[in-house]
Amino acid sequence: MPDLADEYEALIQFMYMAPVGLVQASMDGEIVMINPISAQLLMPLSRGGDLSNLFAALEGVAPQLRALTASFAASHGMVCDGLRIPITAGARGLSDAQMLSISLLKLDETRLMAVLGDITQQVRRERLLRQNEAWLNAIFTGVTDYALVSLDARGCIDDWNPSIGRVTGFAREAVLGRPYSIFYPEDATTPERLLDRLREADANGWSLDDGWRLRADGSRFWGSALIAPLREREEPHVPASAGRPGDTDEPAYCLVLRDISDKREACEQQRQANDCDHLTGIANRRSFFEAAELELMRARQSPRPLSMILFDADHFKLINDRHGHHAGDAVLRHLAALLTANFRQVDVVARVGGEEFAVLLPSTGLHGAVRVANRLRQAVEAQTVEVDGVEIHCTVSGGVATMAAGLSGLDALMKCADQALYAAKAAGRNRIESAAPA
Ligand SMILES: Nc1nc2c(ncn2[C@@H]2O[C@H](COP(=O)(O)OP(=O)(O)OP(=O)(O)O)[C@@H](O)[C@H]2O)c(=O)[nH]1
Repeated sequence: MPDLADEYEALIQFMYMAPVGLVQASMDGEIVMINPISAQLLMPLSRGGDLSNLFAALEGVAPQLRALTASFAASHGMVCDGLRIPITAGARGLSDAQMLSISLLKLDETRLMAVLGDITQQVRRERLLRQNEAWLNAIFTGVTDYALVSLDARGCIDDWNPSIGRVTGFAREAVLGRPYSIFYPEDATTPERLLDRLREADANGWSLDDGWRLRADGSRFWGSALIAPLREREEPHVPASAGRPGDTDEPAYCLVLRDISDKREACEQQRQANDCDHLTGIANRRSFFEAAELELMRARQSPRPLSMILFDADHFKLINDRHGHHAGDAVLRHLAALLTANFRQVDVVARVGGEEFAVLLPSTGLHGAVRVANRLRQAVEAQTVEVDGVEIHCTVSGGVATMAAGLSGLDALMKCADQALYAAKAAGRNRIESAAPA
């Protein structure tokens, strides 16, 4: 067993080496033991370099310590814990003052232990953090046309701020925990599309889209939605269905929702000029293929069905011949309007040829696509178009194909849909045929 002298030596050694200031004193502050760090901290404070009494050394900066100790009635315990003492005035006041922390422990009726530390840097860091927080808070609550929302790894709303109420009219209880798609009209996004945007934000640093957004009262506004991953995450999240690695309730993304209704007209004009068919106003062949390539890439990255329907007006040459080209144009516009009304906003509807239309249906399998293709076919059949007082009746045929492992890409998918369309025409028109899955 080590004798008392050894233990005492070990204690002295510990005090000497400890990375904090340690002082042992009597109840009236007379210093019994002091380690080098304490001496370093206290020396500049004591008058004339006298380090015989702890309270006397700290008299100028913490005169309350003596009374605090004297009034501590318990036989032992913490007299003060982490008391912060500014020990220099600081050129700019407290913001750059040197700061000492002191804890006083009453060991028994006769002995005190003081733990001292220089916490100047820690205090500066804390102040900086608080400043940043205040600054972010000011942005968070001060901006008027932005709604800032933090999202978890699955795209569910993790935090609410009043700006959401201002821009969308939603209340806190209505948004917390809900996917951010609540700000989108029902058919303007899908659960897969919601995750696609998070994935794109992870890959590119941000993901931006403009389009119709939804207010709490059901009204729509034209908005932009920017999603950016939060930088402090240790690893990129793997936003996916529940249970995948990376899924946490921690904020993972920031969504900035903006009402840009006033800019819509200019944006729309540009978009129409670049991406839309001049006759019908729906997407043109080029923008269809662009959008389709993007959908195909998304479907490959996170496997999900992707279908295409090709529609072709039946005996359209006859309509032109009987009623004139301008009547044919009116029928094409009518078909485009029916297509837009019958498909979801996430579906890509385009005029890809003279009297040929294509629809790409993300997250939709063959059966679903055949069903909606028939719905459109029936809608066309049920209506007539009036041109110069003449009711023109028109029907369409459709070919449906679904992306499958055997298909190499978009061209192959389109070829399958085209073959099915040909079969529909051959089988008598005004019908939908589908290509057998590869
Ligand atoms: N009015 C109008 N007609 C167009 C336009 N583009 C193509 N067409 C016409 O669409 C007709 C297509 O004729 P066909 O390819 O023979 O096909 P169809 O008469 O519809 O017969 P099926 O497809 O076999 O049912 C042609 O007469 C084209 O001139 C357009 O922009 N406006």
